[in-house]
Amino acid sequence: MSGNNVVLGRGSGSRVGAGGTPLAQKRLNTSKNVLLKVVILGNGGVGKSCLMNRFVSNHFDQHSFHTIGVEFLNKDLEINGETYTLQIWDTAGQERFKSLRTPFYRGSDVCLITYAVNDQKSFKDVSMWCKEFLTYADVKEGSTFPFILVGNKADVSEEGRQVTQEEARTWCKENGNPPFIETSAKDAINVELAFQMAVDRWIKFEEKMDRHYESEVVDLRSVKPPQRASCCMNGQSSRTEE
Ligand SMILES: Nc1nc2c(ncn2[C@@H]2O[C@H](COP(=O)(O)OP(=O)(O)OP(=O)(O)O)[C@@H](O)[C@H]2O)c(=O)[nH]1
Repeated sequence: MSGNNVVLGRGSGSRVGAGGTPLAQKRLNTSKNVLLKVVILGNGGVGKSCLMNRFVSNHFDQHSFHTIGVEFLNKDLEINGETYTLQIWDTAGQERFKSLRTPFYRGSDVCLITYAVNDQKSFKDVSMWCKEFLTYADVKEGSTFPFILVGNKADVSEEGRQVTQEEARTWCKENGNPPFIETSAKDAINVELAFQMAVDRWIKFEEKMDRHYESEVVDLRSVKPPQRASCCMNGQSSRTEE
């Protein structure tokens, strides 16, 4: 698309929260909002820019241009009384723009991997996108990172469809069970729901991480201090008592 938020080479990807950042640290200073960096990946032409624009401004562009580098837009989403500010990063899917998009993966909180249901190749490349993301995003918990699988262009006729829901679900089962949803940016089907699922996935991921960290916390009060070591000075043994 020809958006107005083209960001190239400013390195802003690392300014916003890192994946797995504790919830308290994710809150914006001025409000109670939680800021989440959401990245949309997938082959060129699957409809990433259209998904972002449908979600942010409820607009669909039939003649959307290829994205160059990355673009981002913000949108607030309220879930269970909590407001989340989604900073949505739309990346260029075409191979020739790879070096322009990968620097922006760092600090992502959630990743939407997209394909078009009428484009078998875009579905085949889904695993490649996950791999590329994990390589460049430098996330700590790669195997549990919150991905969502999105099959866009669900409005196409049955004859035009090249990827079944069954195939997509099988892929999910074999790849860490990310949530899966089919959308249509064109007909405004399930677009908001896809972003809600992304936030929900992030919340569950955070809770899991918090439990993990809590179980690793050592109660220092219950640990007996070690005996101080003896040392030998000038040939005399000197021991400091506790
Ligand atoms: N039928 C249908 N067409 C769509 C849908 N979403 C996007 N398109 C069309 O698909 C084409 C590509 O859409 P984009 O949003 O530019 O695709 P992209 O994934 O951002 O492409 P890159 O920027 O090259 O990575 C455009 O002609 C859109 O009008 C959809 O839900 N249904």
